[in-house]
Amino acid sequence: MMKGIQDYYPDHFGQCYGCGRLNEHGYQLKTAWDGEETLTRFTPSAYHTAIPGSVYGGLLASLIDCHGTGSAALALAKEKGIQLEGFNAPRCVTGSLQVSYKKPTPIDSTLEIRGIIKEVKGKKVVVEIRLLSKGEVCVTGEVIAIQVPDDFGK
Ligand SMILES: CCCCCCCCCCCCCCCC(=O)SCCNC(=O)CCNC(=O)[C@H](O)C(C)(C)COP(=O)(O)OP(=O)(O)OC[C@H]1O[C@@H](n2cnc3c(N)ncnc32)[C@H](O)[C@@H]1OP(=O)(O)O
Repeated sequence: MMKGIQDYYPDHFGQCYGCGRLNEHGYQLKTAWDGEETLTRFTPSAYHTAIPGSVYGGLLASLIDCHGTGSAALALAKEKGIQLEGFNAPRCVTGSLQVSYKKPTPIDSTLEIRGIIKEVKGKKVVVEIRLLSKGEVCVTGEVIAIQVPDDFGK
């Protein structure tokens, strides 16, 4: 499995259902650069369905959510010249999440979720997302992610 920004969050930020490396019941998404874009992959199971043959929309929204915050963390690290090592990644939470379902998402294929960084302004990052199945864009979205301090949630 590829290494993602999520591998550089400390343990107390590692429990996220979508991307926490320590949540054994979660998706454990890994978000990494793929050229100028960010990329993660997720393989749905048959039980992730809503319409027969298609992936449940709420799951798709959560994939966009977590890939968005991970992408924002990557963008902030790049902006600030942070070399990722140990547990030094910037961490972001979702301020807003917008999702648009363009067509049913085939369930029998690994999904590709791609992010484009639209804006980095202080602690705010805007990420545009495309979710593809079998090479076709099925869902688009936008995440506004906000950087939080180390003691956030404590
Ligand atoms: C121990 C547990 C830890 C848990 C955390 C760990 C975090 C790392 C681990 C990975 C985890 C992954 C996470 C997955 C995705 C979730 O599921 S995260 C969970 C869902 N999200 C939340 O619960 C967030 C709740 N909201 C908040 O805590 C606060 O409102 C926020 C979002 C941190 C922002 O508060 P703030 O720092 O006071 O922001 P503020 O200075 O007012 O605004 C800064 C900028 O952001 C913009 N902004 C602020 N809020 C919003 C908003 N809601 N919508 C749009 N723009 C906004 C402002 O307009 C401003 O923009 P500019 O004027 O500079 O252009």
